[in-house]
Amino acid sequence: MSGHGAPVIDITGLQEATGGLKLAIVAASWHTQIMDGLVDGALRAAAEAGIEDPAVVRVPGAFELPVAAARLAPHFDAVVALGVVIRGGTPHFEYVCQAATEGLTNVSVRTGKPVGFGVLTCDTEQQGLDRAGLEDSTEDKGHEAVTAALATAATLRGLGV
Ligand SMILES: Nc1c(NC[C@H](O)[C@H](O)[C@H](O)CO)[nH]c(=O)[nH]c1=O
Ligand SMILES: CC(=O)[C@@H](O)COP(=O)(O)O
Repeated sequence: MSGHGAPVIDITGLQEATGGLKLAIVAASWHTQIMDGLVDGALRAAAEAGIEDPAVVRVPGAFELPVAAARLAPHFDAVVALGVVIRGGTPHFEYVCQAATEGLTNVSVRTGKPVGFGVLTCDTEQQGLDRAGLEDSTEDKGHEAVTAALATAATLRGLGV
């Protein structure tokens, strides 16, 4: 227990705390190689947490992540959104990233369900490859997003709220 009496989930003991949680992964489809790494990392984190069969829902792009997350959140304990947005030659990048970020935040706050943010917002493809949990990657943002969402869901469940 933490100092203030609330149960705090130590993510090193995640599997025990997250047993029985229902997880949905929503994944966009732009930038296939990077997306494959994000999805693999997410599924690896789910398995490590004892989540046997997470739902995986594919959507076209990052802009479509919030609507899918909104429809799934009521039926799951946690949702994770995965996407890769890479800057092009127009301001479109800014609008897609803002829409996805604000939309997913809105889903989480409105439904009370954790939404793991696994959306990469990159200036270059290499930045995405570096964060995709691939063999030469330095970070695994898909794994990170699932771990954060499940830890939050487990904490909320432990609080009985
Ligand atoms: N440029 C990227 C997009 N653009 C597409 C939008 O997400 C959306 O699907 C379209 O505007 C139709 O509604 N999406 C990504 O996920 N990544 C990009 O780099
Ligand atoms: C983030 C995007 O939508 C981007 O890939 C689109 O590229 P552009 O700004 O050159 O149309």
